[in-house]
Amino acid sequence: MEQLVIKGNVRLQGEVTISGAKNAALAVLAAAILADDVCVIENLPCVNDIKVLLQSMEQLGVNVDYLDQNKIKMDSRHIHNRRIDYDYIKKIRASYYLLGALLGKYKKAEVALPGGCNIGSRPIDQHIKGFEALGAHVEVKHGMIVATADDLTGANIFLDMASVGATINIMLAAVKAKGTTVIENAAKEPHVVEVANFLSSMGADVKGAGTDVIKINGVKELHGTEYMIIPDQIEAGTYMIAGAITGGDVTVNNIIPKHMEAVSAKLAEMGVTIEEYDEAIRVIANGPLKNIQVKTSPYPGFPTDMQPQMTALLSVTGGTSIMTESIFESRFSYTDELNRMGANIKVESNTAIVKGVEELTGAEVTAPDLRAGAGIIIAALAAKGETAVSGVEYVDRGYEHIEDKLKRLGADIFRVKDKSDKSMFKVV
Ligand SMILES: CC(=O)N[C@H]1[C@@H](OP(=O)(O)OP(=O)(O)OC[C@H]2O[C@@H](n3ccc(=O)[nH]c3=O)[C@H](O)[C@@H]2O)O[C@H](CO)[C@@H](O)[C@@H]1O
Ligand SMILES: C=C(OP(=O)(O)O)C(=O)O
Repeated sequence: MEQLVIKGNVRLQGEVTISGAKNAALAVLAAAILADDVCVIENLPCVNDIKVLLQSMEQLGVNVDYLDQNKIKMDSRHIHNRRIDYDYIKKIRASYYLLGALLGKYKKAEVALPGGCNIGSRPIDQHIKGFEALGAHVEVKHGMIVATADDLTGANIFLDMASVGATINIMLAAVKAKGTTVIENAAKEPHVVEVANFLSSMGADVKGAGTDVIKINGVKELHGTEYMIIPDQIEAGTYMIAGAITGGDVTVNNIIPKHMEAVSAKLAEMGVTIEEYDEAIRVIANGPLKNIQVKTSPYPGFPTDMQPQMTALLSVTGGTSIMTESIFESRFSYTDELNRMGANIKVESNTAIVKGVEELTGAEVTAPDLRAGAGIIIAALAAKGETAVSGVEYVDRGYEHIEDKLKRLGADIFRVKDKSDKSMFKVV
């Protein structure tokens, strides 16, 4: 078991380059199955979710050739298998995109029910509703989702909620269906737009992505393409908050500032200086910050995937702040860990009441999921003394070389390879 050991209370300063967006890349990789030729995909983040998805795609018969650690060539012309077992995908959520892609291309898919972060019940009824509307027969048996169709035909689908996963999955299943599909109450997240752009670059006819109505005219064939993944707005937001909590001066490079608006606006409201450039944001924090209220909501609202990181910052901000989670029902389990570090956070239903404390202190803590892990690391960067963070495997799902990037900003952080290395570590 690995741990990240962080000696906090160090001001972060400098520049950090943001990697490709994990959640966009996962969907794009699955979408590439639909091509009848080779696809080259660049700016893939070097994170475990991507490795796991690619390994499971190799089981299908996809040929994956790494051109470098962030660039692959994918050949999906010789897929011989339509089934993905649980062992391959129990750690990731995005495996559900293989359902839409295989169904869209072969009219048959068998994929184990997805894993992913344990942040509440995560049904996929809207995905299934969409596949059925297109004419598929879907059954869940022995932990597998089995979807089959004689033919897929375009349909009008109104989503009960603006689900990112369902919107993308229905796009994947519909892109080669006969006729026109209209998805209403579609999710508007940047990775939905990204998948639409990627599909269009393969010859698909998708309009309206980024609005709440997406229209897809089915096409017969999709060709290969070369594509560059957009930057990860959640990774960017994580480093922006790491800068803010340490009273630092951090420039986050290789980003799309528009995607950061909800995070930038909240930081500015707290009194952090935000300088926006074409492809970068500089975050400067000096002096005390103001307490605020935050509510997570679908894009362009404040992202649920930034909720733990922001709560960590609020935990050392004067006054009482309120964080309301409106997407997932149990995304506050990490607050117990922050409280072990001296925070004063009380959770009532979907709201965290965060009374800012003077300082946090290092402790042994465990990340219960990916973004919670990021929130705990942010708290540790500000805490006095050393914090040892377990559950690093969650963090590695979604952050490329996190300790190297933080080290370059001046953080005192290192990875302990196994328990015996703990002799190096002493809580002070
Ligand atoms: C791999 C990936 O991209 N994961 C992201 C994706 O997850 P994911 O695709 O799972 O999230 P959704 O947008 O689908 O979920 C939003 C809400 O809708 C509910 N729901 C969703 C589908 C469904 O069929 N039925 C249903 O009830 C969910 O339980 C949740 O309450 O979007 C979330 C919301 O931005 C992010 O936190 C995740 O990081
Ligand atoms: C919750 C996340 O991932 P997943 O949906 O794959 O669990 C995330 O990326 O923050």
